[in-house]
Amino acid sequence: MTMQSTDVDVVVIGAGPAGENVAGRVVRGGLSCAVVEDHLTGGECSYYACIPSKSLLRPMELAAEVSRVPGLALDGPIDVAAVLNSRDKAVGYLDDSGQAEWVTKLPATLLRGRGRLAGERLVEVKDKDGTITTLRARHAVVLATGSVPVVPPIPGLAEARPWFSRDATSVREVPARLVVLGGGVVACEMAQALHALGAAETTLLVRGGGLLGRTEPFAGRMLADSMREAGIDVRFGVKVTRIERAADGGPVTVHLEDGESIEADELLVATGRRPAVDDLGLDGEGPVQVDDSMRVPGSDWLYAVGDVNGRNLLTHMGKYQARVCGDVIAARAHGRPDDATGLRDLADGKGAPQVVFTDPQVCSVGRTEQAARADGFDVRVVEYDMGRVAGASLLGDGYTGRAKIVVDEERKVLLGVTFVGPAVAEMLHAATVAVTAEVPLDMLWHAVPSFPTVSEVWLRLLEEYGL
Ligand SMILES: Cc1cc2nc3c(=O)[nH]c(=O)nc-3n(C[C@H](O)[C@H](O)[C@H](O)COP(=O)(O)OP(=O)(O)OC[C@H]3O[C@@H](n4cnc5c(N)ncnc54)[C@H](O)[C@@H]3O)c2cc1C
Ligand SMILES: NC(=O)c1ccc[n+]([C@@H]2O[C@H](COP(=O)([O-])OP(=O)(O)OC[C@H]3O[C@@H](n4cnc5c(N)ncnc54)[C@H](O)[C@@H]3O)[C@@H](O)[C@H]2O)c1
Repeated sequence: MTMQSTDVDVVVIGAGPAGENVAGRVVRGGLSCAVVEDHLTGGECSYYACIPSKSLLRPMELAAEVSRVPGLALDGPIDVAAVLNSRDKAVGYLDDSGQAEWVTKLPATLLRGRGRLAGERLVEVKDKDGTITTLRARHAVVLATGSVPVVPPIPGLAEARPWFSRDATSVREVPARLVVLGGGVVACEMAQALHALGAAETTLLVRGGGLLGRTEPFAGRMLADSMREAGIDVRFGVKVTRIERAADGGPVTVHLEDGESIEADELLVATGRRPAVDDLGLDGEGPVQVDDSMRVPGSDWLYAVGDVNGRNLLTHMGKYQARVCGDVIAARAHGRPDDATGLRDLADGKGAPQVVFTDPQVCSVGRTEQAARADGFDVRVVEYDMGRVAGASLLGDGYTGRAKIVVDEERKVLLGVTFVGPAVAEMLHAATVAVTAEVPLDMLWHAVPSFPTVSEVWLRLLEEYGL
């Protein structure tokens, strides 16, 4: 085991979307940077999460759209092999050389191996041969190690060799019978994708009373209706007591508290994610707490961005935090003021924008009504049936969608917006601008949506509000 030691301005542990973006910003800020990655440069998002899941969902989405347009019909079922090939292409066949080259061309140093904190400003990197390199950071160490799936303590689960999200997004053979545990984003997206690709018997087991717990309740209800209509067995208030699978393979049996059991070919566990802090040299297992400059309180050198800080487990929010973090590290390193607006995370606390790529799509930004009331705002809400908008009716027969705004009555600005419906994802950014920039409603009134687009729902919402 040889030991080498290198000095560098900034060390980033983890080359997912968050870590890569910190590297990009600190180098742009005139600092040297080393990035440590022990698997694939590009992280979970590029190879196992956002990209493959959206690639698997796109055919289902388009098939649903086509079925709503009179005169159009799909010429046969979805070609599953072609979809899986296209997914493989989307993840670059798990070859990260392109992203690795992006890092090295910044220029930054890419070190392959497992990083851990070994002291103040010190990072030890152990490569696959056991060689240890010690990196000494002059200015900062940034943790960007992401998250890993939560494994619920259900008897027999580990022995039953369940699927987690990586298994679902990397699927090679779609199981005919699938049980999905969880009612969050991964469970809903992957249940719909795999059902459309051939998991004819798909059962979604949800312990609570609704789907997508952090969004407006009507969104989860509409999604559950759509899933059931497509033939997915959605069950609420379910407790799994035990799982069984023979050691030599065969079907998995999921036993429920009410005495029923369900047999399936695979069980997908999608019960949330926890920060990837195992063996990172930190005390504690929870998210790494940071201030709004992404720095760990009490330290002047340790930062954390992306899933590992638990703020919002979304790629775009991790990348945003990375931009703040990289820029603030550069400002501090050069002795420049570090309190400019761009050097603070002003977005996470307001409620991150999120698109759930199901059918219907669920798009939200800011606070839900419940969260806004809990935060003490004087709230008024308006809802609108998007099927009544001329642009929506032109998208296909029986367009079903719903929009909701949450208004801060004191300041007359939007606190939250939710759109649920087919093809609403691209409408979300207008809502993000309105919520983030706190555009007064009487100015929003002058943002005229084009006719005949679904965006006219903005006009209808404001009319319903009373403008
Ligand atoms: C199925 C699924 C679908 C998703 N879809 C979306 C979506 O559509 N849109 C969206 O915004 N978000 C989505 N997400 C969430 C998104 O994937 C994460 O928010 C995002 O990947 C977080 O980025 P990150 O850089 O913080 O961490 P990661 O992407 O997890 O990257 C962390 C990197 O650190 C490396 N690493 C960890 N520990 C060490 C160590 N000790 N030493 C060296 N390297 C280490 C890992 O190998 C990894 O490459 C999805 C998640 C899942 C599970
Ligand atoms: N399109 C997107 O933006 C997208 C897609 C996928 C994932 N993600 C991100 O990834 C993160 C992880 O997604 P996720 O779906 O795993 O987590 P989640 O937090 O969204 O949902 C977890 C679900 O599991 C349930 N659950 C938790 N423990 C359980 C237990 N012991 N038994 C039964 N059910 C249990 C919860 O009630 C909840 O329904 C999310 O925070 C999300 O932001 C985003």
